[in-house]
Amino acid sequence: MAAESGARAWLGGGSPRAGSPASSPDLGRGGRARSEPGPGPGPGSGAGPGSGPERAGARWPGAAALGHSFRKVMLTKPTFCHLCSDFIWGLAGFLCDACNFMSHEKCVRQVKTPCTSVAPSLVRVPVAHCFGPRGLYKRKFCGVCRRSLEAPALRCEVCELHVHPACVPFACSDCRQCHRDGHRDHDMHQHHWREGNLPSAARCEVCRKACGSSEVLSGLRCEWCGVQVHTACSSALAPECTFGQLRSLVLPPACVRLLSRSFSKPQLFRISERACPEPDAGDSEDGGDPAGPGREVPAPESNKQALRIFDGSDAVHRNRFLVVSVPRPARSEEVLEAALRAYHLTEDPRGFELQALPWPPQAGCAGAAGKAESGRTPEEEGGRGPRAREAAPEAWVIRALPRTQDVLKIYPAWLKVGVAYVSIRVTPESSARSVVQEVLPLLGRQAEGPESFQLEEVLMGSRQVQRTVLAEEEPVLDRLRDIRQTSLRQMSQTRFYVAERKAEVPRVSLFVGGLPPGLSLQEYGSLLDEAVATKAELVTLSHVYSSQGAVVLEVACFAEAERLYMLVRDTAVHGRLLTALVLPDVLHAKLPPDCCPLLVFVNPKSGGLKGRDLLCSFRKLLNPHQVFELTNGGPLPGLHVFAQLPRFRVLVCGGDGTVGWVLAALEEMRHQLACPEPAVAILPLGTGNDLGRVLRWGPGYSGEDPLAVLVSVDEADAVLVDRWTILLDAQEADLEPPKIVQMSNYCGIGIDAELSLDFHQAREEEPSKFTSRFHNKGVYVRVGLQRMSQARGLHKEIRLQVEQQEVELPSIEGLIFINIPSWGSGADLWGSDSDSRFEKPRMDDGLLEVVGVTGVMHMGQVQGGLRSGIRIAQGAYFRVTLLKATPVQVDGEPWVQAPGHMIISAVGPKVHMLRKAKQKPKKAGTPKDARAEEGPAPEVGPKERRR
Ligand SMILES: CCCCC/C=C\C/C=C\C/C=C\C/C=C\CCCC(=O)O[C@@H](CO)COC(=O)CCCCCCCCCCCCCCCCC
Ligand SMILES: Nc1ncnc2c1ncn2[C@@H]1O[C@H](COP(=O)(O)OP(=O)(O)OP(=O)(O)O)[C@@H](O)[C@H]1O
Repeated sequence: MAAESGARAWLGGGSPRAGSPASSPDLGRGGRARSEPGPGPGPGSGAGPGSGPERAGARWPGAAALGHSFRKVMLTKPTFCHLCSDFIWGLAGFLCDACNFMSHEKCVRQVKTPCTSVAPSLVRVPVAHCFGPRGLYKRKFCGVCRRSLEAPALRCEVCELHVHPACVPFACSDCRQCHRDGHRDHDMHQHHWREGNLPSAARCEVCRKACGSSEVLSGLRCEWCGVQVHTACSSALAPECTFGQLRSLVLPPACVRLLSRSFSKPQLFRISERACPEPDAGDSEDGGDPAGPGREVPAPESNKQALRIFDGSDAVHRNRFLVVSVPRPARSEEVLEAALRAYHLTEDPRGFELQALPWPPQAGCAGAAGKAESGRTPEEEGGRGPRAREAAPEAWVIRALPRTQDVLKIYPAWLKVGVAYVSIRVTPESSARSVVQEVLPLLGRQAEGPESFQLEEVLMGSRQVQRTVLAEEEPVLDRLRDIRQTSLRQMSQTRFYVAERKAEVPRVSLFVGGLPPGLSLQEYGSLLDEAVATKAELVTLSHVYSSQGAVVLEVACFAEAERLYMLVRDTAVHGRLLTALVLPDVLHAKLPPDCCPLLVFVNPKSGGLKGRDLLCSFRKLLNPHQVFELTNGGPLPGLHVFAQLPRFRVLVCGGDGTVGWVLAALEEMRHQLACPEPAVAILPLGTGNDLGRVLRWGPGYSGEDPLAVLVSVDEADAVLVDRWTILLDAQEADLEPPKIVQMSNYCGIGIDAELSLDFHQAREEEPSKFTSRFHNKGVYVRVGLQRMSQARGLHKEIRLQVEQQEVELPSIEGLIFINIPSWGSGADLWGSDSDSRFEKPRMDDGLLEVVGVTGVMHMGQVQGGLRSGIRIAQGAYFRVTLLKATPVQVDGEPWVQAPGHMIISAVGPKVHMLRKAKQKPKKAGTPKDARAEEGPAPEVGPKERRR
């Protein structure tokens, strides 16, 4: 028995350490012959990126410690080194047969990147990826086969892993760990390295020299802090990651707990199906193989033959194979080696064999598998090995030869730092219990007794990590044989943990939205019971948000949570489809003192439709658990998740309507928030973006670097903005309570609301046409021109009281109450002329300004800066009487208001907004100069700089 303490893993944390036990399994043997590369972009195709190497025969014996099997190749095309990213001058390079790592001779000794064949064994904490839809990623490279991504490829929505669809099954489950899940929870946070695809201008943090490349997959970048280094330099950095520039904004993974079983990653991160579709047949979901039926087998060159290679029974059953091209004739060993390499298996080929499969399969794949599993060798099957076959492409299945004993690595699940394991020999007598008994003394835990521990099998698939507890009597050798029989790749992605046998109490928080508002806890309980048959003994209604028509269910059983989640999303109540979201718990007590995390809301429907890309960028830059899509349940799920945090900030990505939506939700939730007044920043995605403009966030987002946006949010200053309450009391609706809406920008009655209404109706009818801010403004102009000659005489249809005093209205078509100096996308309705009748307007003075417009022509003039509105009044309390049904808009959201009263007053508290700090002046100015430039709103206090 050999007990080896393992090393820190490279993938998923820590620095690469060649030669350590964890990174030096018995792989990457030398002395093998090489077959020609197979076709297609799959990892089995063998050739290095852009190299087109010819066989040179010589083999480099080093770097086997990292699983590579390097050999010297002749270069026929310009080729770059994957270690130093420089051009390889001369005719020879060193290429790893399994992962396509290409290197200079001088660099090959310094290679620290492990081969994909051993990468799964180096993952610190297995975390599945979350692949989005196929997309074109120009000048990016596959993280598995290292080749360029010319055709549509996949990218993880949470980390920067890019892969060919065919390479997905070979990707490690080494995504960012964004929450605690009760399995391997760490408090110390380490860098999470991702290799390659760095911008070409990237500079190494250690040596300050260029470390990015657009030619090859090289260099490393930490997925959390963004630090970029040469692979060779990475060991000079401390393993601990402090989240870099965004450290005060990131919600630390140690503060988030989410127990999940088979919820998928997109479900856990609330990524819509459209953004993260189910893998299609060609995407080779886990357990499948990268090629499959329907894939053309290219005609081999005359001196080569193409073979279909299946990895175990599962591949045969699913009829999924890889095509490998070998010389004609080829020796059996040559074919076997090429087949193993195609599946990234660099173990000793003597432990494997190829079994012939009848091709094409006659009676279904399962039948074909049954035949192949007869245990006979290809020679016995047809009397001839691969060498002799010459007809149509042949099919072979790779099998592991039976083993009478095996060496098994057992990882202690409780270790918080690094990947460490002990290796033990398992024989036909070994059971899960005997393995636990054997490893405990090696790990110093024998005193606790084997009954406190269990053996867990973890399948580290790239899309899902599956955990299974082995039964105590389970014969371990049989289990290993079964896994290999199913798939050899699956075996290389399977890890065994000895774990404390703690009764994990399942607890899943399920948010259910879209329910009728205004019900009691009991009423929501009965309604859900009726709609989805909730099991009372497993489900508790932990929170009721009656006014929003939403509840949070606490479910004490994973299967029940999964059932409810699926069912709720398929259920309509009162004709409205319900929303279901899995929500994490935020462990507020673990929030570091210098951290004030950002809660991000994105409205993908706003103005220029830039929200989808931003969602993706923010999920990568921050913790995806802090990013919420507003079309998926509104602001409430995010506010519920952050409710216990003692401090946080909010970023609203959307237009004025969206900002108002979030501010209203914040106001409603205020008493349930541990941080009742979080400051709110704006990323202006809308059409008008008036509040965003006055708070210096700009007229509209047009693709600026999302990292720079977040840095600006972190550096912004808090200011106060008045918040107005509008009570709408319709005369006809005597029995209904008055409606209340909140306002921070403006409230328009008459013509501007009418244009707004026309615009929104047009957008509802054909949302696909409203794809740019410019187009949207064009629609305002079109609807404006259509109403150019409209003259209903609004002043005759309404009455206005300011502070209880009747005010006579001039002849107008629109009456507008303004709180900020921007309306209709940046127009200044009040104007800058001083006026002895009124105070100078401010957005925090508790006063609103009232102006009139005479029609569309007048509004156009205001837009053109040629005129301002007709100044009518300034005050803090207004009463408007509508004699007829009239269009009304609040912060750009319009409706037709029935005749009755509108009371506008500042009953609520002011809101804390974040105003973008002014760009630092080019020339050094004095602090006094800088203060003189400040706008009208007072700062709440200089925001503490956290960095
Ligand atoms: C002189 C003829 C001018 C014809 C112009 C026709 C129509 C548009 C005129 C004015 C539109 C003004 C206001 C918008 C209306 C309602 C919105 C009110 C609520 C609100 O502000 O909502 C915002 C929330 O974010 C969203 O609103 C917008 O984004 C509005 C965008 C409006 C863009 C209109 C651009 C029009 C440019 C016209 C410039 C004409 C200048 C020349 C004038 C010469 C006159 C002789
Ligand atoms: N309070 C709200 N409640 C529900 N949905 C809203 C609310 N406000 C906005 N929306 C939705 O978001 C969409 C986009 O609104 P938003 O105001 O963000 O963008 P916009 O109208 O393009 O920009 P702007 O308001 O700056 O002109 C609206 O069409 C609406 O579907």
